[in-house]
Amino acid sequence: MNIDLEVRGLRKRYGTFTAVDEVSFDLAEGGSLGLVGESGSGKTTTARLLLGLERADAGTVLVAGRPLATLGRRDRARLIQIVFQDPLGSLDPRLAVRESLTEVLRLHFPGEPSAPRVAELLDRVGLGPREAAALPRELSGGQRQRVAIARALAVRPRVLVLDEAVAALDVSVQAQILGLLAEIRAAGGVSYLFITHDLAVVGCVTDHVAVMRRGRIVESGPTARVLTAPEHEYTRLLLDSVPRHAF
Ligand SMILES: Nc1ncnc2c1ncn2[C@@H]1O[C@H](COP(=O)(O)OP(=O)(O)OP(=O)(O)O)[C@@H](O)[C@H]1O
Repeated sequence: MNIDLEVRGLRKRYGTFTAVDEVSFDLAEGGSLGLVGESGSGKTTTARLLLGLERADAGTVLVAGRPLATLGRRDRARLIQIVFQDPLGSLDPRLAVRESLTEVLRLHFPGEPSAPRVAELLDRVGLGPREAAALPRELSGGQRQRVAIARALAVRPRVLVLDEAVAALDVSVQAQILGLLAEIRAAGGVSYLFITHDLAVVGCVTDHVAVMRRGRIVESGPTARVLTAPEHEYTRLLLDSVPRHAF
């Protein structure tokens, strides 16, 4: 089995506080791994370390076998991309959706015509010409998240990190976006690291899960096993805090 993302012994301290402590996990090629835990458990810090937005104090990260620490910004971006909870923060407010996608494609694939790929990307995330011409603020939250996903996929990354990517959406829109992400993964070529506090989301869209508490992974395994027969007390507590029917 090939590994898209291999994380070993990742550590990050802020002063004397250890936000991420000896975190290790594998994300299989084309797989979907959930990283769950309550607020403050270190999930976002882990994502920021993976994306190179923060510097780790220790540990290694390999994407498709390549050590991220040795790669420049552009090469890194070609391998791993992130979608945040609020896409308004990551989309240029002055650029219409079509321009926003064109900009990424020109940067990463300068010699290739961008128009056909923009059309293909919009189609892939279920958006049409009306949305293509719109500014981010003219779109709904779900539509904006579709744009953020299209933008991340534009570079054909191996790994897509979704940091609470559906948390701000209402439940029906959440289900649509999760369905879209499942379709995209089924089409092949990309794996997901799903960062969420929501175990129902994990149950829907991941095949493995790692549970974080106070910067450490306390339990990991196949999602079905962890959700139905948790071994760690903290996982049981997390499960007890959501309605059973949620997954
Ligand atoms: N730049 C920073 N300086 C100091 N402490 C930080 C910094 N960034 C994060 N922390 C601390 O690290 C811990 C982990 O934060 P992190 O954002 O990774 O948690 P999280 O699990 O993603 O929580 P949430 O779901 O609320 O975002 C928190 O206690 C936080 O206060």
